[in-house]
Amino acid sequence: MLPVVVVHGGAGIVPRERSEKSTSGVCSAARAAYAILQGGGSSMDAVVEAVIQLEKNPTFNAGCGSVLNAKGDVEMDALVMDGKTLSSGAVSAVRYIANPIQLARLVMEETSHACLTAEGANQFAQAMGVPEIPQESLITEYSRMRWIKNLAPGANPVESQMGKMGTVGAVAVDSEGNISCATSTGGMLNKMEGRVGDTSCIGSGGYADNNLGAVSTTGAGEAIMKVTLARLILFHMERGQSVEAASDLGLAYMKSRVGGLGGVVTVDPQGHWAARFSSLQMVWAAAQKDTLHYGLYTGEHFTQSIDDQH
Ligand SMILES: NC(=O)C[C@H](N)C(=O)O
Repeated sequence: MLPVVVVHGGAGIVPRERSEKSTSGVCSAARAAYAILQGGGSSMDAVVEAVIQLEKNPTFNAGCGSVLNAKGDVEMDALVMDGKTLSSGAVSAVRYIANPIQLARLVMEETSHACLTAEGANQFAQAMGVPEIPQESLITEYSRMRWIKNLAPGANPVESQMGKMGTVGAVAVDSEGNISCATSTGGMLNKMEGRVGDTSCIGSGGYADNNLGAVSTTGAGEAIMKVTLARLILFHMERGQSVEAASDLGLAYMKSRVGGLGGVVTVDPQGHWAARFSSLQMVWAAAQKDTLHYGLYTGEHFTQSIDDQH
């Protein structure tokens, strides 16, 4: 069953014209992460590699392609967690960098803190030699178009966001049984400047514990934070539920208790995995035993050999 990696590209509704690019994006991220695991690499290296690929891909709401805040700027959140030590690192409302997930990892490895925000996160990036890039290189025509659309009187950015989310994340178990998670996002469309979402909050945007498993989440951030979705799912697994049942229980509770929709990828220490969502769609891919699994709609589950690129 080991190693295994599961990747998501956000819960919501993927517009038809973007579904192919979204699916191929998560599939190639899962392949790249799986190659690391097969080469004996760590689950942390694998999840970070998967997320870097998706941050670079303008199809997703993370890194390049991030949604814009109310002022038309990009502010990004990211989180990593190491299930062996329970160490975590996060950044929130960070600007002008290509790969917030790498900075989150540096927070975990190079500081005694769990999260750095806004200017402080950017100062840390500079100190670590992470190149600063112009904001324009993170903004796509699509994200600017959606920002403008949601500035119009009567627009409902929260509703519109439920349409197209696109946060990215990954969970993995390596051959040594070490478990990690990583999640990265541009956040919610037209959010207030300085808004920090679930993605950078340990227990909400993700959680990893070698004893229990790992979860990376996507969806309505404020709802996810209310129920600490990632840790809630692991709590159900702690009580004996399967990865699938625990994920569904967590998502159903979030929907009934606070009216939030979302999606998750989940693994347990044995390598069982699940990709579950309460939104209409969530693009996901998993790699295990040389097989690539992927899907977009509820109940959809395609498989192919990991070496088959088509
Ligand atoms: N697209 C998402 O998943 C949004 C993210 N959870 C946030 O609220 O920032």
